[in-house]
Amino acid sequence: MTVPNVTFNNGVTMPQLGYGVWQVPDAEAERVVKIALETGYRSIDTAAIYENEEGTGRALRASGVPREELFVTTKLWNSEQGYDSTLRAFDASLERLGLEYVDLYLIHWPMPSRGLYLDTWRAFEKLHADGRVRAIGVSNFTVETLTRLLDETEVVPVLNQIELHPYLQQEELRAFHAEHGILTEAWSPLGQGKGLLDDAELARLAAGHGKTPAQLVLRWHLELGNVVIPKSATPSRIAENFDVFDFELTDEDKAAIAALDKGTRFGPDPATFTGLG
Ligand SMILES: NC(=O)C1=CN([C@@H]2O[C@H](COP(=O)(O)OP(=O)(O)OC[C@H]3O[C@@H](n4cnc5c(N)ncnc54)[C@H](OP(=O)(O)O)[C@@H]3O)[C@@H](O)[C@H]2O)C=CC1
Repeated sequence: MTVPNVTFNNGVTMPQLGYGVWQVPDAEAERVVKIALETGYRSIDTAAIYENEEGTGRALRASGVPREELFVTTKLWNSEQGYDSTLRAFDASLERLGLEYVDLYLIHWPMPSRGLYLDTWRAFEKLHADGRVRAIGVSNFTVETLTRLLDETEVVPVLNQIELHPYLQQEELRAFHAEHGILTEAWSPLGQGKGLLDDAELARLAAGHGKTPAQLVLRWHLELGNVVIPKSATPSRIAENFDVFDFELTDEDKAAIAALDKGTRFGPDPATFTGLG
């Protein structure tokens, strides 16, 4: 199965479906990333704060998959924001991953109250100009923080990784991204697996395709144009989440899923989150 690519505003491409490793302990990361790579995933989403860059990197290096066929995302943690500290934190991430470059580097949270994200972004621009990252982007930015970034810095982020699933459809932010050539990447695309995947309406729609609610939700993301990075540490689910390219949503499915938007967040709200952890 070939996963379709999306193309960034700088011409770099990324698989639209990838694999996220939040909450996977470092000791387990090597095993699950290996399974994901064997399943066919080529895009892996980690972060400094996940404390599993080392295990992830070991799996990537041992896989035998040529580096240019892999797409590796990592993120700068909040406590490292600022120009010099960003450059140091990037070096540390690269060393833990054991890689020569990262495909996509993201500011994990804007932390507007700290007022550092513009300086941080200028360090990202330097890393990009120096060829140490192929693309730079952001995560958890709002229309307000993105507007300031666009107004006051040079490079337009290639994407914004935000919480997005049928209970939090993010219409306004998605429209803003589209207007500015920024792709939308969905974190917690399955709503962290709990309440969302038990939704009776999603179960009904999924059954109509002989698919699971998780597969239906992933298909919905892909058809909307979102980049999507579901996490699972369960081999059968890693495979299930990859098996989403043999069916299409009907107009009825799309209307029914649109009606599920309740503004429910499973993670923190970027407008108020101040975690330095
Ligand atoms: N930028 C940011 O601030 C954030 C980024 N992220 C990124 O997004 C990725 C995905 O988000 P995440 O929060 O992990 O949540 P997801 O929406 O991907 O859901 C993961 C949960 O769903 C379960 N699950 C996965 N597949 C299935 C399935 N087919 N059927 C039933 N249950 C399933 C998993 O269980 P199990 O593992 O037991 O199989 C796990 O508990 C993260 O790993 C991370 O890379 C996440 C949060 C914040």
